[in-house]
Amino acid sequence: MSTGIHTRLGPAAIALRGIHKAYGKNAALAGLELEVAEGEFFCLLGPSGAGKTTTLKTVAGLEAPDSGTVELDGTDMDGVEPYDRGVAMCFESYALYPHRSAYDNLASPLRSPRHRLPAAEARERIGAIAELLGISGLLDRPVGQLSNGQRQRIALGRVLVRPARAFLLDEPLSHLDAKLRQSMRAELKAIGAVQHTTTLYVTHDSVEALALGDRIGVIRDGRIVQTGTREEIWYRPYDTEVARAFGRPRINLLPGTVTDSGGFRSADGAVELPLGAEVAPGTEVLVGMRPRDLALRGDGHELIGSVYVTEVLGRAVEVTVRLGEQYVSLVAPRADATHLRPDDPVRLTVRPENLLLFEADRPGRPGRGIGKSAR
Ligand SMILES: Nc1ncnc2c1ncn2[C@@H]1O[C@H](COP(=O)(O)OP(=O)(O)OP(=O)(O)O)[C@@H](O)[C@H]1O
Repeated sequence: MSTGIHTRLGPAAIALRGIHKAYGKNAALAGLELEVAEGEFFCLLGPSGAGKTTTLKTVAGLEAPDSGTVELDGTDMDGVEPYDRGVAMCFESYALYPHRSAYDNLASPLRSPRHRLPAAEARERIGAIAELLGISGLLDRPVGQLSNGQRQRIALGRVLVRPARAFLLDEPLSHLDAKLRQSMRAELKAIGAVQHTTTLYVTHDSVEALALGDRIGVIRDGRIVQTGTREEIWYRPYDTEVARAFGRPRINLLPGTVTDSGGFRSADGAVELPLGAEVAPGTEVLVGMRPRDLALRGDGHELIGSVYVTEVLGRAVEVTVRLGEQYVSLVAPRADATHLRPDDPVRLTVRPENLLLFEADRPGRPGRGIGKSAR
């Protein structure tokens, strides 16, 4: 990987090496390795219980790892108290002072001896952050009277208001309604402090991770499964589980085998495709096709099937197509799909470079990507 953002000369802003952390017999982190570059916005994505919050707490010093090291700017943080680490963390369950005004809550970090600012400067910073987070009109209100979404923005503002070596944000937009969440995503990256400060951002929402992350780390069972830019994660997912985690409708995965001539044949024989990768004949595989990479017209490999159902998604239509015993979904422009009715024959196309190939899934082990060099 060599895009500008992570070519760096100095040490990583945040580095976690071989972190193990168990609660009783339950391993929350199992050899976690993670590096976040200076100034980078890094999204940690994973399902509930994957170890995301534990990772942030470990960086902040609120949890001590059983083994492994945490380094900030190249310095080992072993024995360094949370307050002395210089990171600012925003929890999903935010701790605000309910009886004090939103302004007071935002101002409290600026009153600590280390971050004390002259009153006028503090007011200016708070005003600017409040404006960007859309909470300017709430500053006089006691926090206890605000909605969950408003409180969450105050909690986020409280983290962003003071200079920090890194921001650690734990699902900071989770309590906002869908529309506000979408606009806040854009706002968040426009905030100067965020642009200039290394940010480790936890989410279970893949759309959020793709929208925000300079890089994304996919975490599962206390380990990082894959780290990469959004393009790397999207076009070269490590395994079928990563592929399934990104994109709605979900990626289509057709089971089949590699033929003697090196092509793909689906289990029921209804779909045949040439393959770019060299895989031994007889190997059981899954071919992945993203719904937006399948088209009702255009160039590419052909797949012949019949319409099962269509569903309008705003300006696009999701079409589910039966290919032999399998079903695949595709997202097509409305103009291409409005005439389609159930059982109509259809011809689909997929461009060869958009086909993904995986080993077959096995119990407890999602199929790994094959032939990643194809793109
Ligand atoms: N204080 C604790 N005591 C006991 N078990 C814990 C504690 N904190 C976390 N765990 C366990 O460690 C595992 C990882 O938890 P963690 O909160 O880091 O996951 P997460 O990815 O942040 O999930 P979520 O999105 O639900 O917050 C889970 O199995 C969780 O139950």
